[in-house]
Amino acid sequence: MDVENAVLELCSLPAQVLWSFVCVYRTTCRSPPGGGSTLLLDNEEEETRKYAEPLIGSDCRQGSTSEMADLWQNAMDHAVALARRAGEVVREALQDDRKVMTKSCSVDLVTQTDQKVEQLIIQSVKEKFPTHSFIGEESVAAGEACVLTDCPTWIVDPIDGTTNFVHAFPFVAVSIGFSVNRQMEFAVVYSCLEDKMYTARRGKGAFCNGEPLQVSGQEDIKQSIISTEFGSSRDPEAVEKIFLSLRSILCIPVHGVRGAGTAAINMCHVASGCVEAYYEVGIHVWDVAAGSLLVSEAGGVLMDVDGGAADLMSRRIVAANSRTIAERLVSEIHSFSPLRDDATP
Ligand SMILES: O=P([O-])([O-])O[C@@H]1[C@H](O)[C@H](O)[C@@H](O)[C@H](O)[C@H]1O
Ligand SMILES: [Mg+2]
Repeated sequence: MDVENAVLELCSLPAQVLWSFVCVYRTTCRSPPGGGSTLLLDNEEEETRKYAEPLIGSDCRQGSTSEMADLWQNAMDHAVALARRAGEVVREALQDDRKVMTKSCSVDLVTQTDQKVEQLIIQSVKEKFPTHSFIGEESVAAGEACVLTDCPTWIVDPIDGTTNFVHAFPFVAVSIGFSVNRQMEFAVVYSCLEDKMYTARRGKGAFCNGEPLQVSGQEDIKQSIISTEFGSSRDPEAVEKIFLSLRSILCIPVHGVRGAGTAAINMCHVASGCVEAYYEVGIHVWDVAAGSLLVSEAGGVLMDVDGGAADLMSRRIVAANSRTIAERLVSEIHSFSPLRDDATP
């Protein structure tokens, strides 16, 4: 049994026993075999220092059960390095012609770069964390199951904002969420063209390029900016609901409605405080997994578009600075229910 799965099963042991385990884990897993760097990407050590330091609290050497959570720091450091490498691939690809293919419909786009970046991420994670599971946008498009279990799971959108990427519209993100026991543990969203690295760790806050993020304190929706997207469904009933919602929200009236063309960056905007809330029906788990942790760690709330608990597999999300704004928004949304991501085929 690998060490991380063992840890999950050892949760009931006393803290001192766990602490000994953590020490063994750190010695065996932080250094690649032979002290070499084959499992590290270029600059990974540097990335580790830059982004991990603000995220590791001063209590991380207490040997308590909270120490367990730091076992995932190694995975998070790798995610940051991978996202940066993926961003380079995206930027290079923007210099060339991009061959565009379609998936579920003529406006659901994919390119070879989406596929290449997803492979790069998944292969590297498999090499370093062979027991971990994956949900990747392009792997699911190729027929893999989209099931979230209790296992440590990497939820990857290699290019969030593929339509933007195709048109060189300058908001494109690599989104990596990591969940354990179906709870988001860390999040990395790299806005490649802005060179902004958004990171969050459960219980340790959200950051952009190492600077702490905080949602907006605005509680009056009439003084707010709301972001949303039209998505890629052109089903007449869905389009009708999308426009009814937009009309109601615009006429509250709000200060403005925006949309970056990527769910992940829209959620980073909520976490950063420049947008009060984002909502969408039709997104997928890989679009919002990482963003959801960034929003909650920046002090925001997540909700279903009908006001219930957020469910990352439901393809519906409200991410807001506060419960007040989220509930006000919910009262204006004309909801509908696309087929869930984890629906059995
Ligand atoms: O296809 P993709 O570019 O990864 O992701 C899409 C983007 O996040 C878009 O903003 C949102 O409206 C869609 O619902 C997503 O599917
Ligand atoms: Mg996406």
